[in-house]
Amino acid sequence: MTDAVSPQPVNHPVIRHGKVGVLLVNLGTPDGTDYTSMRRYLKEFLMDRRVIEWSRLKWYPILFGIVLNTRPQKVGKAYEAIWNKERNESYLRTYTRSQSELMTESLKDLPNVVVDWGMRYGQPSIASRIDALKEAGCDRILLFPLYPQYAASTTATVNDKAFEKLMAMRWQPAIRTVPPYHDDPVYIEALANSVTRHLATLDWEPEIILTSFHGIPKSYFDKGDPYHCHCQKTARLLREHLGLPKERLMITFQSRFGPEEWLQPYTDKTVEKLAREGVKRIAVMNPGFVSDCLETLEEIAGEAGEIFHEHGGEKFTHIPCLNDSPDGMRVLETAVRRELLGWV
Ligand SMILES: C=CC1=C(C)c2cc3[nH]c(cc4nc(cc5[nH]c(cc1n2)c(C)c5CCC(=O)O)C(CCC(=O)O)=C4C)c(C)c3C=C
Ligand SMILES: [Fe+2]
Ligand SMILES: [Fe+2]
Repeated sequence: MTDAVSPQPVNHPVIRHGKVGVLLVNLGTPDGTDYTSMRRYLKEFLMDRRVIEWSRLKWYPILFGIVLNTRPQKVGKAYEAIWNKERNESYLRTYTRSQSELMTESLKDLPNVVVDWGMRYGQPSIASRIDALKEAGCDRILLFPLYPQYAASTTATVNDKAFEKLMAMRWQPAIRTVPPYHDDPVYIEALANSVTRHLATLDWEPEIILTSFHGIPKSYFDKGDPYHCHCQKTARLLREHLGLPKERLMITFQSRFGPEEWLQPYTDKTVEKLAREGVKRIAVMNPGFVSDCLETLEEIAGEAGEIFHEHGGEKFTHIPCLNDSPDGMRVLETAVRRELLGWV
């Protein structure tokens, strides 16, 4: 900085400024399905205090003694089954990159905006993308944790990681974070369209649609996490939009981890119960996942389908996530344009 009385210092570094960054951040993904890549990814993920809130004294012996010795092989096999072989990466990474590229196109009318993408765990890291945006001249960054429903273990940890990076920066960019959009009419409409379009491709009609959200331990809910309420509201608004009675659109929670009680009803147990009770045709969707990933492709489209058939169910279909579809992109773009107001 300089003015009339203090002349320009010699060799003052050139720092580009005046641009606005938009950083899309999803959960993360391993670089490969091999033991080392899986272990590195799971270690970073499961050491996060926002994910596992147990005391480190209790958790680390279990994590380093058992989980990181057994889970990488098991989960690596599951990733192999859903790996995007063409790009040699997981679909979560493929879709997140595509969302960033499509967002860049659709924000062309805002020439000062630079769009980028990163992952909370693994690569590309949030820190590396903040550096890249700063390098590109962004002194303001809109941080977009890609979760419609807020949870401390997802949204908050993305924000934490970005601010941790800022702690080490001399000239910090100004930061805004995108709030949850679980009840945004554009999101609800996109979900409803995805149901209608998918069901139109079938020659049968489901008796019940399950909206399956990723679970969290019940203790997190008891401590005040709004996640459960956000999921309930999304499911209710979707049901109302589709004009379905309560018994035809149910909410369940999947992906339990560890021995604690998680949010109920559980997806796998519900799918089994419905089949046992004589329900023959169901559709399952994952409104809480912006992109298809291990948890939707393997656990729902794969495992939940098997459970349903094993217990007497006849027709099972998985409704894909919004991914990088035009409707999905409209949801993300609406949130970005709303939160950029006053900056562009
Ligand atoms: C206590 C552990 C976990 C909590 C709490 C949790 C919350 C949570 N997770 C997502 C979204 C995703 N999770 C994914 C994978 C995954 N999740 C956990 C554990 C917890 N998640 C683990 C250990 C794993 C890895 C796989 C495994 O070992 O089982 C993924 C998929 C990533 C991919 O690459 O495909 C997503 C997405 C949400 C939304 C959430 C809370 C609301
Ligand atoms: Fe998870
Ligand atoms: Fe609730």
